[in-house]
Amino acid sequence: MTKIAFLGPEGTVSQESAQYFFNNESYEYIPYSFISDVYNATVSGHTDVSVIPIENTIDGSVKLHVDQLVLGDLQIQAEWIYPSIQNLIGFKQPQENGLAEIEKIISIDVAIAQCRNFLQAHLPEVKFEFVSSTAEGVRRVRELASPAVAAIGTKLAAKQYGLELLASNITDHQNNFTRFILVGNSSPPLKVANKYKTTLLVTLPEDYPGALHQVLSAFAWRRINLSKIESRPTKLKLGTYYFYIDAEGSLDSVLMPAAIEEIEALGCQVRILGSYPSYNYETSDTAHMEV
Ligand SMILES: O=C(O)C(=O)C[C@]1(C(=O)O)C=C[C@@H](O)C=C1
Repeated sequence: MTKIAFLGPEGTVSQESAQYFFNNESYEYIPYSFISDVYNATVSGHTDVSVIPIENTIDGSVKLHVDQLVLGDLQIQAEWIYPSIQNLIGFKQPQENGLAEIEKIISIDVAIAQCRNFLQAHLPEVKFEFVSSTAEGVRRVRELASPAVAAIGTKLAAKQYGLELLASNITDHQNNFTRFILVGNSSPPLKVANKYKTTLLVTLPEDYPGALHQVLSAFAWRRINLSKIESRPTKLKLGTYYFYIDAEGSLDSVLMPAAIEEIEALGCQVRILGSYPSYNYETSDTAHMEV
């Protein structure tokens, strides 16, 4: 049995997305309250792998989670892209008032940010309470047992906590996707993917004009596509950065190790954060989200 740590409680987008791709009796899902706990569950051996949301279409990279990956030792074992479809969830409202009774929304900051236009249009005066996940907001609303509070979360969570969907699919952008990664010391058995990626952390030598240009050339002339490049501070000295690079292709290919060797020969430090399958969501397939 493979134990998978995810941001809980039951019904988060993390869980919904992981179960969509890894729906198998041999996986046991274990909830944790914070992403740092999700990560550390695998570091300490309580779980085999952990699910980490790493990037969102609207907000970009989740910097804290990227840093967690860089500071720790766990390797990326897989990634997947999944739509974050948020809903307004709570107790049944009086028909005549619409949503006017709602005074407070409880959710994670990321989900509230994804529904800003809806909230401005329908609940301009509402107050916010921030919690550690969408499902935690839904759980809190259930606990408070008041029609004056509502949560933003998944249909899975509404079902889990026996609450009403007051408004469905309230996300501002229809192409609101989150990229998740599975991290661990080893890979559980995974499906074959259409695409493989390798994530590298490259630190340039100091005072080397054109170093980044040469790093990029090592990929370019081998026709290795880079799907992401981002600089993050090393946190060791002001003005020093490493580059977080997602390259398309596996470390098992001939070209990838050759590109890495070339980059190292330039005097760069290269750390491999993982070489893994990349799964994509079929956009037509939302049936599993219906309740
Ligand atoms: O709160 C959740 O449901 C999560 O799985 C976390 C998380 C995130 O932090 O990025 C994941 C995707 C959603 O878009 C919103 C929140």
